[in-house]
Amino acid sequence: MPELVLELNGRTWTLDPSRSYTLGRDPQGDLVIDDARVSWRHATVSWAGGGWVIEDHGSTNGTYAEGRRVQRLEIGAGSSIHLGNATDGPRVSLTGADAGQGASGAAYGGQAAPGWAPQQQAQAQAQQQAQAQQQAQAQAQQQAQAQAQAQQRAPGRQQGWPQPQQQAPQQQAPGQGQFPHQQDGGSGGSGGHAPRGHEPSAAPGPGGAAGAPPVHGDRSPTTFHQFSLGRVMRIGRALENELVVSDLQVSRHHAEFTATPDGRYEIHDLGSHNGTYVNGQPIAKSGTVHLGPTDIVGVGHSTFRLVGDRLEEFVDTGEVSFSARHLTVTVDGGKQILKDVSFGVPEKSLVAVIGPSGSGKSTLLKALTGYRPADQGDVLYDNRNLYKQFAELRQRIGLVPQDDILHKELTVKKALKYAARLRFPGDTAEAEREARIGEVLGELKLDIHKGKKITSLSGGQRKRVSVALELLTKPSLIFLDEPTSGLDPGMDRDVMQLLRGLADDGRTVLVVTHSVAELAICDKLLVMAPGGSVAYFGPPEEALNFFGYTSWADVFSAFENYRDYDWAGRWRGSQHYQMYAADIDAVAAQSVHMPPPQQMRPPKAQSWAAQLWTLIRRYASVIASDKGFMALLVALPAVLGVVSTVIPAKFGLGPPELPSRFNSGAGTIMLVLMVGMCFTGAANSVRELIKERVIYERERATGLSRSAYLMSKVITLGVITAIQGVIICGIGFFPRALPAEGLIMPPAVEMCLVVIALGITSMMFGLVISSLVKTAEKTMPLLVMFAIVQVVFTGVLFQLFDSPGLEQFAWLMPARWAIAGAGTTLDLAHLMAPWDINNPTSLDPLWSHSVGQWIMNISVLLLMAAALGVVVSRLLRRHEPEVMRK
Ligand SMILES: Nc1ncnc2c1ncn2[C@@H]1O[C@H](COP(=O)(O)OP(=O)(O)OP(=O)(O)O)[C@@H](O)[C@H]1O
Repeated sequence: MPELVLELNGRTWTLDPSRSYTLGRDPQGDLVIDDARVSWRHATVSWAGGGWVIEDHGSTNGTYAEGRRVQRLEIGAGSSIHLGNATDGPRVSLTGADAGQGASGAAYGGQAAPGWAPQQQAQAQAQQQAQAQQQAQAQAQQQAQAQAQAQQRAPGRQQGWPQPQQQAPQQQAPGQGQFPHQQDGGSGGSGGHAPRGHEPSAAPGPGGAAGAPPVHGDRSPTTFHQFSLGRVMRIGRALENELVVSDLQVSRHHAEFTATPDGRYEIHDLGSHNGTYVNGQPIAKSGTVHLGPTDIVGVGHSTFRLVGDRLEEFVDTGEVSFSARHLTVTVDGGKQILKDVSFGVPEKSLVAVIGPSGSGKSTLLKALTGYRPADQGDVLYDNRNLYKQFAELRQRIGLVPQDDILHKELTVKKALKYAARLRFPGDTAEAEREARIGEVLGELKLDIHKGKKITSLSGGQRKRVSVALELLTKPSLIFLDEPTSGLDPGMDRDVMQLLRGLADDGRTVLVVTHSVAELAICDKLLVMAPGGSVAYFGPPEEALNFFGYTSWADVFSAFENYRDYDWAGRWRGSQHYQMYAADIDAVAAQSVHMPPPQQMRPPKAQSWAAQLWTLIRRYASVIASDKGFMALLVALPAVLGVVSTVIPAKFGLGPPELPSRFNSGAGTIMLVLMVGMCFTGAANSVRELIKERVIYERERATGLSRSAYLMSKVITLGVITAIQGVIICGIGFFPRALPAEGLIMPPAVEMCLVVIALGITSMMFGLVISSLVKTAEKTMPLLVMFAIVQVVFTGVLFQLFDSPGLEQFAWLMPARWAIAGAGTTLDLAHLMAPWDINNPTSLDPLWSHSVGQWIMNISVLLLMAAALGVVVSRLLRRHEPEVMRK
């Protein structure tokens, strides 16, 4: 067997073909590389039967051979690999007399076939594009210069720079309207000031004027795979596949490419968890689609394209450009809350979005992430239309909402563990998920905190954990909504530096923020004006000068004081616009035609049952981690049970003994127990949905099933409520005499079942409240109202039957049916004195001592619970991203 000698940092290893070697920062790995650019488990070197192969494990910063990023590459004596950076990343050199035959040449597809036409074409195209881009930039500069000259010639131009407190912003372009503060006339006052001392940088930043991204198809493929007729090539995560994709988003056996004997190609999905996509559209689970020469197949982070009889693989390593064109959002009533927003950034960019309250920052974020797609315009992800290819591309987007998306009661590690379970395909092994969690914890420097409860972390660290969660699935685009709100300046800087690092590591990061202290760390700044339009887009260091103020407070005051001013017009007439946005704006606005909803939804990475099981376990962990809350869950029914025992009732719940003819105390005891159960059941659930609304919204967007989520609540809370029912009944019934016999079962069991059914119905009502309210504070008054209303309509305090209107209204009250359920067992109609002493046979029909009535009473309770479940499910829709609402 051939051996390979590997050299790294002056040390050598003789590799044994019978095993594989892991390279990375993980101290448990075989070759430990202590360099921050190297991922935890970066790559593996192994003998693949015909030669040695290095395989990248989806590392953040990549594995490079001869300056190119590679995913999987045959290596041999003389090969040299860089990790983490193409030029100065740690270098792995290989030597060895018997090294694999397939070394060097063939490995670098394009180089092995230098005359290969498609790649030449691609390169030529890329060159043409670059030339076109240069021309566009030159034009923009000429325009800018012409404009500056025009401004200098403009009449009434003053040299003086206005005092920020007194002046409204300068008009930069001639021919634009008057300044907002000039309504009283005097055009010679201050109109038409040319900006001073803030000439935009002559050349736009990387990526061109509008951050024009390279066309996805012009990237060099990561690998090539040769096809022969009649061959089937299986793609998947498992090593036995012909085409191994080391990506946890990919199933072990994901899909198959087939070259049919008649020369056609097709892709067949193998029931993958995260789906197989052709041109961004999901193909049916286990479905087959014929492939044309222009079709692009998406599997996890990889895309494949057929060129002749070769299959080119492109791995999305995160370095993607991103742009928005003419985004416009119109709400009911025709009002535009986002107006024609265009901007673009190249790969590895950090973009900040600021603006006064109500300027549409959140609306923009929703439009960019597809949570609430714009009504007009495009969002381009590496030149692919996000809205059209949403189902596939949404998996590459990470969103960190303002509120934490983790259960704070859990430890960092546990919270990430459950998140990974929900987000990764059902066939990922625990060890694979653990490895990815370890990688992310290491990257965000959270290793030392992994055993701590999230509640015990500082605000900045908590935000890191939320970011870590989103990084699990390796998104290329990360959006953050006010990540530094509520943080002190030091933490603000920490978080912004973290985002800078994420962008530098090869992601595009867009952050909406209220904090202006750390804007300089960003590559680009987007300033939104009141009304939802762009007031500025460009380098942050030029922004204040652009507005003509010395502080952001002044700029925001100007926004406030001159709300009706044409900020968008001012921006469009500026040199900065020409430099940084005109190119993107030049393309006409498009109406958004979203694919049908079923093609937009993310696939469920896990089966419904697996999601349900994970959610139940997570919920149980959250409850178990709060000992005080658990004690309260037991104490509440116990106290209510004990309270019921102090009610004086000579005959308990049993029949009276002569000379007494009635036992009215039984009704009072049942009233207290039932209302206690109502309160307990509803209290269990009333905060449950509101407190994790943000988590739900985010998880739903990543494929969580609404019914699995709701069922996890119903089952967990249902079990808790049932136990509480047993406690309340056990304590309440213990000291009381009971009837000798029940209708079907022992009377205590019969009544306890009714109490539990009432508890579950009340719990469902609590969930309705929880899904209805906007803030957790509103739940308490509604809970109290619910319990008091139940007291009134039990039928124990006054006569409800034969009272038209009142009787029917009481049918809606769970406590009415619950008292009736226990009443049938106790024969409460005869136990309590008749309401009308002159008409003693007029008894409550729901209390009639019969098996049929007992079954009906408990059935109505359970039907009510089911109906409330449907209501909760409908209400939950309101808190979901628009595309998820069925
Ligand atoms: N569905 C809607 N229907 C009508 N108006 C809406 C809707 N959603 C948002 N708006 C309005 O659009 C404007 C922009 O809202 P948005 O939440 O995007 O602003 P923002 O800049 O994020 O504000 P803040 O900084 O306060 O979060 C606001 O005036 C808001 O009232």
